Amino acid sequence: MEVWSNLGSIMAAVIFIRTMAKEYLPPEFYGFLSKSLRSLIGIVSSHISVVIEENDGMKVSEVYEAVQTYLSVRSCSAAKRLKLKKPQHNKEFTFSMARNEQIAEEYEGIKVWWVFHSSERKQQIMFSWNSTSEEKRYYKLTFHKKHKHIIFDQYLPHVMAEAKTLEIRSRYRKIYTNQSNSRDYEYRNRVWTPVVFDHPATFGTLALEPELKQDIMEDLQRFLRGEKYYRQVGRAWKRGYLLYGPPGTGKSSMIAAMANFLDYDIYDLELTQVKNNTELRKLLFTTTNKSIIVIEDIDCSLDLSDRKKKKKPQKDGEEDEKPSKPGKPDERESNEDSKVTLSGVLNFTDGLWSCCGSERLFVFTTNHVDRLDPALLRSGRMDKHILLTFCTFGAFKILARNYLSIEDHELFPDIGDLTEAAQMTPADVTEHLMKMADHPSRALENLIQALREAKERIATAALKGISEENASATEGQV
Ligand SMILES: Nc1ncnc2c1ncn2[C@@H]1O[C@H](COP(=O)(O)OP(=O)(O)OP(=O)(O)O)[C@@H](O)[C@H]1O
Ligand SMILES: [Mg+2]
Repeated sequence: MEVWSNLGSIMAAVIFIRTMAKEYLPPEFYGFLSKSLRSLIGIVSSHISVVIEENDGMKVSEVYEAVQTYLSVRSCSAAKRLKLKKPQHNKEFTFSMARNEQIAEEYEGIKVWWVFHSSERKQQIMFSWNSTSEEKRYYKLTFHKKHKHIIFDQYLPHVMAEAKTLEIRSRYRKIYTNQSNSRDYEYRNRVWTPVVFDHPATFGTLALEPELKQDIMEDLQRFLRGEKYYRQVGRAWKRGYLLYGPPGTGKSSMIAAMANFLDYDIYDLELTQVKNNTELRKLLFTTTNKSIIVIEDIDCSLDLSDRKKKKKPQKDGEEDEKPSKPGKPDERESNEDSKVTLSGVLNFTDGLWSCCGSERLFVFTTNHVDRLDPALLRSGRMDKHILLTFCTFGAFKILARNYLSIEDHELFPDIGDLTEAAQMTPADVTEHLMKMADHPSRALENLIQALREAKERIATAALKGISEENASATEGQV
């Protein structure tokens, strides 16, 4: 035991000398001293160190994040200097080690040391006098050489497993967006910015025909259990859903319900903010497993005809041609710099890169399914097409239970007679129910009135349509 504590003191002394030297010595002397100390430790020590860096190429290393979570609990009792944080996506305070802080712990009688390092690196911006600084952060794990196998085969998997348990216990689910230029250092270099996802929609609150709801839930459950099956049949473990239907029929609510049901994070991809197909691929690559990748209003954010266009020959590395912009006018403007093409999105959902993670759902929504390219709709990309439509009587009963806390009422049959012909969206129905939530009878009367008016409007429009048709037919004959 004494040997360990001596070694711990030596390491602490070395860290202290290095910190002081960095503060007070000129950089060239510090570099030399640091190198010498490192090789000296290497010679006398029978220990090895493993470095776990924060950045793993394009994304934050999963191991780094796991180590951070794992040590956050231990640092609370073992470290002398701590950083206290309450991240947005966590339910509780978290602790992390301050710079150069060390924690020792024993695993199966083996002693290991963790040290947290961080250093700032200046980066010159091309063609500018300015420079940006980037922080390089890493954990260093030190242990005796003879325990190498136990550390790699047992201890590190134990760290990963424990971190996962801790994370599930402490975190809120997250929704990521690719829209923000975050000022928070933690997210500055990341392509996705997370915020807490706390949407209350569940399959219980969704107003859908019970059979459709059951079918979707079973499909999701099959997907959850499907890891072995997907591997066996040679498919990436992912599934695509297309939710289509008029505005206000519950497409976005269904995505929230799916995330709550599966306990997945959501990546809300704003396609108009993506510069080109390369960036799209990068975004895909940096999503985590167990997530839903959402593109809402896909027909508005992308030119869906580019596959049919004759392509210009391209030079190596050149992006696809710029699409013309359909969709809503405001989106056209923001899409000005975007060179994402349909083929980019097709590859995103079912190309070779789409299998770089697993347990992912792709969910696209649209109000106009007829505008989508068949290639986007085929199985393997959008495996399940779900039409969300006007409020049926079955769906109404769910809304009445949720909004008015009633299972039945004498006015229900009247509503049942009107729902189909009135073609009212669940969003409109909920508006009527919410206004009079304390008086269910009045809420239902108001709803019946609104349903009658909607039915009449539809009937009048239909009559107008027929008479216009007849008029043009007569004009044709003349
Ligand atoms: N099927 C439904 N079940 C329960 N609530 C619903 C349903 N459809 C709509 N709503 C309610 O109406 C509102 C709008 O629904 P939502 O945003 O999910 O519609 P949407 O289909 O995504 O519309 P859009 O096409 O305009 O994006 C929500 O606040 C939700 O509470
Ligand atoms: Mg929506």
